[in-house]
Amino acid sequence: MTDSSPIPAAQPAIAIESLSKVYKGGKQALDNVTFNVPRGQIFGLLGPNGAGKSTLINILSGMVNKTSGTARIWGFDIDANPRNAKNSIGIVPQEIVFDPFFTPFETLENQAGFYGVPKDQRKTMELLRAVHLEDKANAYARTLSGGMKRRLLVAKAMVHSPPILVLDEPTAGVDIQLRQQLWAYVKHLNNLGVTIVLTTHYLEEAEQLCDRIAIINHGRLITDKPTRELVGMAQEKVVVVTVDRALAEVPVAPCFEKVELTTDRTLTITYQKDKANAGQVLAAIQEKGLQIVDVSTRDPDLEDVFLNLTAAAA
Ligand SMILES: Nc1ncnc2c1ncn2[C@@H]1O[C@H](COP(=O)(O)OP(=O)(O)OP(=O)(O)O)[C@@H](O)[C@H]1O
Repeated sequence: MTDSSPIPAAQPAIAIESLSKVYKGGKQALDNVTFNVPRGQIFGLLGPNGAGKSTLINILSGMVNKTSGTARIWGFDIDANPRNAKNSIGIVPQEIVFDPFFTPFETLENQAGFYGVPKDQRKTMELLRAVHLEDKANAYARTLSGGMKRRLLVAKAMVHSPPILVLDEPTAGVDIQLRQQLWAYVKHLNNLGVTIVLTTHYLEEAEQLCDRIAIINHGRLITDKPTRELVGMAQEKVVVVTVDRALAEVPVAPCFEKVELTTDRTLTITYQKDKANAGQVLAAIQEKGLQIVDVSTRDPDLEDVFLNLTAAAA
């Protein structure tokens, strides 16, 4: 699979340049978007509802025509070489669509036939085992649970052994245990060399899974960085302080960015980590004659960065 690569290892798995999409009726869903998905990574494509993520994925899968710009998948231009581009990518769509009268086994066999995978090279049972659906191989698709259907979609996207797997909101509505199973399989594929692109609303998941994250908002790319660097951009830290008496009013100090009275004795204080530290915040409270009885801090996470960046670009 990944060995049949037509491109040198240093080249990106997906290269998107100046990609724009204006739908009939005038809605601009993508506006001059440029980024690369490095080979071998787990890449997160994030953005609020309506940001343009599905539009981008649908352009890659050939379901939506772009208005302008270029996209190359595994080195193949989607206009000049659409067949090879399509064969290089497996897409797990957001919507669950199956013929309810086919069994999981038949669903995968049909898909393999669609991609022209010779019978002796098919790995239907191996894929069903990998997504924990071996015992459902001959059940009708309509009898599968939502989580099982999602896992079947992942297997279906892998029948032609593409070097790139794209998952569009794969865990929406899937319970936590199944989500973990799904991610374990995705990580396994990534360890085998498959490049993964995923969109998700679960920022915690993206933070844990992705090597790199791009955020789009209103059709524009607002950031594209290694996950660690992105999380490091968060400037705000939070200290939650419980004091010894009920507070009638919210105390203020120059080092507090924001203060909330969460209960009558608990303050949630936000400060900028480049301008103050937790010691200064606590000292400012004590200077007001308050005794501190409990303290906890929270490190900024991807959600803080995401909210800041998307709010700034709104
Ligand atoms: N076929 C279409 N015709 C017209 N407008 C569309 C069409 N499909 C999507 N849009 C609009 O384009 C914008 C981007 O939609 P898109 O589905 O790509 O966003 P998204 O980031 O995937 O959102 P979500 O997370 O809700 O799926 C939205 O404003 C949407 O209403």
